[in-house]
Amino acid sequence: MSEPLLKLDGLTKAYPGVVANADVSFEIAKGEVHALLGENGAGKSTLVKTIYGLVQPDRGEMRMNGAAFAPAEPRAARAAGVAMVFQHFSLFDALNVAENVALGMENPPPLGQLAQQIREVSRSYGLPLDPSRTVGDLSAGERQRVEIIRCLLQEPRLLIMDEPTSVLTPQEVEILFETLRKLRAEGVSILYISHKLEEIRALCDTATILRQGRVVGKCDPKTTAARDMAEQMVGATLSTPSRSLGATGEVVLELKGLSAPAPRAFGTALRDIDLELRAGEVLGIGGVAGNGQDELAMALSGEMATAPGMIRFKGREIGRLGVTARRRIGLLCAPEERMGHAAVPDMSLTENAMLTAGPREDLVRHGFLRWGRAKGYAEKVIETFDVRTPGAGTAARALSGGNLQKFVIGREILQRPEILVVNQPTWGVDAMAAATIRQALLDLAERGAAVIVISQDLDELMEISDRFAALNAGRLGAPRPAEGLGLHEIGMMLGGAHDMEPALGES
Ligand SMILES: Nc1ncnc2c1ncn2[C@@H]1O[C@H](COP(=O)(O)OP(=O)(O)OP(=O)(O)O)[C@@H](O)[C@H]1O
Repeated sequence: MSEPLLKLDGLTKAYPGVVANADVSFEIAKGEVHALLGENGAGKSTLVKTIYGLVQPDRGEMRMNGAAFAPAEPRAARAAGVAMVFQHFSLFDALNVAENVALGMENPPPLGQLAQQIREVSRSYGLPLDPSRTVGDLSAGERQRVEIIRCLLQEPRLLIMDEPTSVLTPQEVEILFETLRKLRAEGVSILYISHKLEEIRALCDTATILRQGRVVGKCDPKTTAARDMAEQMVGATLSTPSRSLGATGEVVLELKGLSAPAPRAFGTALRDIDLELRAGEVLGIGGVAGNGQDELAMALSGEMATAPGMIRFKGREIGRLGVTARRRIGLLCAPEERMGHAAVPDMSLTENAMLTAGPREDLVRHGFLRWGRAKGYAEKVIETFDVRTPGAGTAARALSGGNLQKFVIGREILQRPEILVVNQPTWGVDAMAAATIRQALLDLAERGAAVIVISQDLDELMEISDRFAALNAGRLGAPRPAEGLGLHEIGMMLGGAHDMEPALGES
């Protein structure tokens, strides 16, 4: 066997109250796509940050091509041939593609020359991208290509990708996979983190499974069933969400001609949205990212005011009602971006509980904050949603992505909303926790709440929605019953073929 590209030996990293990586050892061969699997908080991000020089291990060592490798910072990791595409892109909207790529390079060539190099890489790796386009106008998939091309210009030997497909359409996933296969054929190794096990099976050559910071298994994803992998990750058996279809009740939310200009540069305007939502129903809203999902959520949450007559809650006009007032009457929202929008990173979970649960959980009385109650509420969310953290006093930023997501969604669900709007509710959440969140949303609807689930994940939407509608360029198509909806029809709806809906037949 040839020498591995990267050998990890006994890597250990502890944070206060938790050992994120415990004696992790495995090898990444040259030219292989190696999956790193594990439930939320298993230690995947900590491990790849160690390889990329962002985290220093307490113990253990790494060898790259046989030589000692201990990057003290990302620059050193990059110099050794490691590149990383993060889950959250760090791009400037107002600059063009070439300018953004230049900003991330140690020694960028003149812009004209760089644009030419971008065109070449873009062509040879099948990643369509025009270097002169403004980044703010790009789709999430195109933004990711900017990051990937920036990495490829470094000619990496190891490319690390952290959940790269969560923002991509199925077509974009295919394009990305073709590129990754081409890189593999050229001998580049890829370390790939994802919770989407079917994608891992389609792409990866081998997988290392982490549980509570330790390596608990290895497998060949091509010959291992997704369910088996998921069960190895959690060390338990999984259940699929179930629901009894209840009759839906009165109309609780009515949107009439809801229109609003884009709230920010490069945002999407909402255009003439009509909708009736009934108590007890789950409405799934799909669409390619950037088609008005955030704006619709903001119009509903009250972060964006709308003209009179466009939004009614149980018959009452609420277009000008602010966030807190809407929360008080039972209209709750959990936005997509957990760090910074749904939760304040430097605040503890107790403080974060105070931020949104104040009005409904009686956490503020006569102007005084009731910290004991807030802590109790945060602990209830932690326990009910199995949020892995040392305690409610922990800062939000110290939680793994998936665990913070469980906290953010749980915090809203336990407030017994009348209407709950969630945007990407299981983003970055492992299979077991995703099933728990979906089940909790279904239970909420069964108890009579109306739930709007905005998501990029069509499987998720089909699994839990009563009706499905698509957002396209700020317009919402007419909702259709989710049951029996075929992929072709969904594709048409996502593409904005609104006037074709009658032709597809109403059921
Ligand atoms: N900066 C930090 N301070 C304190 N604890 C941390 C820090 N970073 C990570 N942790 C803890 O280390 C553990 C491993 O987290 P890590 O982010 O590596 O998990 P993960 O497998 O990437 O999870 P996810 O799939 O949810 O992103 C978690 O318990 C997390 O709370």
